Amino acid sequence: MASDEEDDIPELVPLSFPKDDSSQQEKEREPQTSRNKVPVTIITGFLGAGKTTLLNYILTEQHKKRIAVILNEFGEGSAVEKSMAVGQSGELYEEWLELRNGCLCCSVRDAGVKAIENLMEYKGKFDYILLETTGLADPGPIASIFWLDDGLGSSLILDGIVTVVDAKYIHKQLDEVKGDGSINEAIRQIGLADVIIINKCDLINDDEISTVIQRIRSINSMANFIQTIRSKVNLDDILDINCYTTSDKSIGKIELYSQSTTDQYHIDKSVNTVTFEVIGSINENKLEEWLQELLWEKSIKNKNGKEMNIMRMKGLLCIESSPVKVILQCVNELYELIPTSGWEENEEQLNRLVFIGVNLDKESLLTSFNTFTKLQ
Ligand SMILES: Nc1nc2c(ncn2[C@@H]2O[C@H](COP(=O)(O)OP(=O)(O)OP(=O)(O)O)[C@@H](O)[C@H]2O)c(=O)[nH]1
Repeated sequence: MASDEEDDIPELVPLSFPKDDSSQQEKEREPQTSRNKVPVTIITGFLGAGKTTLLNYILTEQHKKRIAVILNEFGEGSAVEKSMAVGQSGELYEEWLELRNGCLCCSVRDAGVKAIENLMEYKGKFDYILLETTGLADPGPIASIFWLDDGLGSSLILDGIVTVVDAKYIHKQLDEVKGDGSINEAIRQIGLADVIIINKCDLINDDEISTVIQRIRSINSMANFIQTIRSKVNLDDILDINCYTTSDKSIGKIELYSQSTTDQYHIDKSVNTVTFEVIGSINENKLEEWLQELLWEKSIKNKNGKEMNIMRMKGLLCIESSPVKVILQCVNELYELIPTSGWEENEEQLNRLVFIGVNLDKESLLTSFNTFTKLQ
């Protein structure tokens, strides 16, 4: 299906897996272009935030897409996934898929894959997938499905994670302390978001909205923020945003973020965003070693000697052996390096990275990265 138009699209390099998963490590994906894949948007957000309201809004809006939906709901007694595709003319094509093995949000990866595989039997009937998680889901393992599963990975592409936030109750949700000391779901959903919809803005005043945004930005300063009532968004802001490929556009938008303005919220919170920019080029092998130490071995500690746990990382990299810019995409322990467009003639060759995770400190990340940066 190659056409002249597609010739300049870069190929994906093989995906990297943690070392202890040798069977996965051996797998290599066929080089693919993103244009022939069906994009998937994950819609997440805490209980009652407005996910279904958003979904209904999207499905009834005018757009040129035939959208298939996977809803994950805990039914009474059995978990049921409902899939439907809505045509532009409004006709509803509905198919019920009942999963024997629970729902996607329980990290039951096979059940999730099965649901999507079932849906792919209707390939051709839709050109976009929306996947709504339950309010208690961690979107990380769901996002990984599209990277880890060879079959699905070749026909689907993760477009973005959209997190809907209940503006009125978000402080309470972020404050919830988990018994086992782990990061609560509301924080994880925000940490992994590419777009954050601050919904229910009718229920709080402007000052309160600013406080909500400031607090959420202190966790994730990489995402785009949208304020809504009843989840009414401009669809161009949440669909086809291309956050997991050569999204060199979105990398370019990463602002170097100053933690000091929002430090007040880190007294009891440990998830935050760190960004830095380093001029010069890097050695690819050293980069891989660094990524593996950081993501898999977790041997790069923060200044207090604590383990740094990356949830999401993106980067624009200048690799000495590559004539073009390389985009780094990472969710939890999985990462991908994707060659993209060349450097402009007068463009400064640099590395710009953004990290969202637990116990991150800029100094430790920057120091470890700088050990293999070469100034031009
Ligand atoms: N006042 C107000 N209510 C809203 C808004 N958006 C959604 N709601 C209401 O909030 C409730 C929860 O909305 P849903 O869309 O079902 O939320 P959800 O995230 O899908 O909920 P769960 O699936 O239970 O996690 C519903 O009663 C909605 O009508 C809003 O912007 N303002």
